[in-house]
Amino acid sequence: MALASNPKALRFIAPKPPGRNSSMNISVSCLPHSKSNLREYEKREKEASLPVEVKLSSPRKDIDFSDPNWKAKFQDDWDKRFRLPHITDILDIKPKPSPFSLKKSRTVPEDLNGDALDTWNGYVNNDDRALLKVIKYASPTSAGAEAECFGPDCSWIEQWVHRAGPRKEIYYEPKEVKAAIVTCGGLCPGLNDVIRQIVFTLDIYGVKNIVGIRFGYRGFFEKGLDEVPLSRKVVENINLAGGSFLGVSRGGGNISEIVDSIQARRIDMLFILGGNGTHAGAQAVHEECRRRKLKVSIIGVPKTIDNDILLMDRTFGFDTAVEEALRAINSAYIEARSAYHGIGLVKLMGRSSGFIAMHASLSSGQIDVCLIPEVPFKVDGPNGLLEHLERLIQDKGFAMICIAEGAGQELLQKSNATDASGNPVLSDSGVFIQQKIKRHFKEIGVPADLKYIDPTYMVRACRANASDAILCTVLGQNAVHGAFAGFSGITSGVCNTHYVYLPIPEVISAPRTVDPNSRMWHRTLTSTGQPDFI
Ligand SMILES: Nc1ncnc2c1ncn2[C@@H]1O[C@H](COP(=O)(O)OP(=O)(O)OP(=O)(O)O)[C@@H](O)[C@H]1O
Ligand SMILES: O=P(O)(O)OC[C@H]1O[C@](O)(CO)[C@@H](O)[C@@H]1O
Ligand SMILES: [Mg+2]
Repeated sequence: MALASNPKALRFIAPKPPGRNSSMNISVSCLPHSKSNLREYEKREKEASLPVEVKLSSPRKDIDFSDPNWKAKFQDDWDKRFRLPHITDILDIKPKPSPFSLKKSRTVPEDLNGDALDTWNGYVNNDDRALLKVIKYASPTSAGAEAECFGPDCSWIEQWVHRAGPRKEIYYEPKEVKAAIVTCGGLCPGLNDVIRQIVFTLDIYGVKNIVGIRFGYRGFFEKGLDEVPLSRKVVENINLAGGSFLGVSRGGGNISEIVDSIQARRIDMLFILGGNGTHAGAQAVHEECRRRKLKVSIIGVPKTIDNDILLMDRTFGFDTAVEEALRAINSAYIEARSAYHGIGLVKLMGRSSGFIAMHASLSSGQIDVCLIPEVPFKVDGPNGLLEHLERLIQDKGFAMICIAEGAGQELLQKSNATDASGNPVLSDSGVFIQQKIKRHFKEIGVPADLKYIDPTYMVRACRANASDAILCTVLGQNAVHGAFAGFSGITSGVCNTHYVYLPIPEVISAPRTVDPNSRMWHRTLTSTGQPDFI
């Protein structure tokens, strides 16, 4: 059954972003641009701009804090949740020594064995862990504590996750392995860097049979999309360009068909690069492989320009996107600064997470107003955005706005349309704000020269910057180490600056969003100087 038509298929559903009042979700459908529609819009805006509820209670409602053993129980549960699925859970396979070594070119000294040999080769111990949370909040009222600490006393609990890297024992014979790579979802800077590093690392283990699956999951079932043979030589230069060497796609796919294809192609390791949707697919593929008792490792590499994957410091491509977005902001700034009553408006990607807009605003320092999906705002009336713009024009002669794609959706027309993957197709927040501003300044008789820049696809199509290229390198290498170590249904990420493996369900249980109570959002507000707009 095709995923798109299967209501029971594991569908990634975006929960409401934190900090948003439920009364914000208004489903009246109308265009805000005609006069009657404008009245309707104003009515909705009034309803939508109710004060945001501030909660200070601990979010851990599932824990019984009156139980004296609650901490031990939580940790036990945590260890089970974060245990990495392994092919030996379903198959009786004996490991063998890894051929991977840091000093491959040198002969191992005769007297080297045991721990000394592990050090020589550069292996990570299977019991190594990295700490996920490192702040001890003294009070639940402390900034950012709400989502982080436990119970009425705001306790800190150790939350360990598995360290990534090469293991001394492997579960596949490299010469017999067929490894495949697939890139799904939208583009993201760094896809080619990850593909390249996966190929390089497989090559170092001694894998010769490496293929690329073209155009996302589609490549598994669409006729005419043949596998692309990959080698060190083929991928040598692919990181010099943006995009995906293998092609990407959204939508389609049927888990059973994909696994049939994996079986038919005799794939032993599948590296799946993609975002939340892709990882939901990867988890379903992993589960189906288990059900069929296949010796296959399904390893994810989180790719999302929006940075919307849980638990990770950041995902690759995000840093590049922010850097690229700055070019648009700078241009808008120059336009706004040079015009009489200039207003620069830049729309950036972020369907449900405002990280790109927040970081670009913080980084540029030129933004007066940053609007993100997680923080509701009012456009008209007292304390509204337009009133603030009037003030900025009056006080400093120009204004700069950065808006995320998903911001203020509750004020816009809802289409209920979805893309091929089932993601909602949003109304254009940038055009909406652009028209509201133009109309307002015309109405009040104040000249305003608005310049609107939407650099969406320019930001996404470029090649990875230096820091993303390093992140891609590490994630790609670790993905291969994870597969040889026998794990499956895991993804490779960076938490607290350390590289780790995480079970897929833990990172896709919800999209990661900007916490309006976080210090980072507070810093953004400090930098822009914007009021609440409520
Ligand atoms: N719940 C799901 N179960 C199985 N497959 C899914 C699921 N959601 C999405 N997919 C598949 O994963 C692929 C990519 O999904 P999607 O277009 O949502 O991109 P994504 O991985 O979330 O990346 P991006 O960050 O670009 O949105 C598509 O081929 C889609 O059919
Ligand atoms: O035009 P496309 O390919 O659907 O991609 C746009 C989407 O990609 C994302 O950046 C990541 O999912 C979203 O924020 C955005 O809506
Ligand atoms: Mg997605």
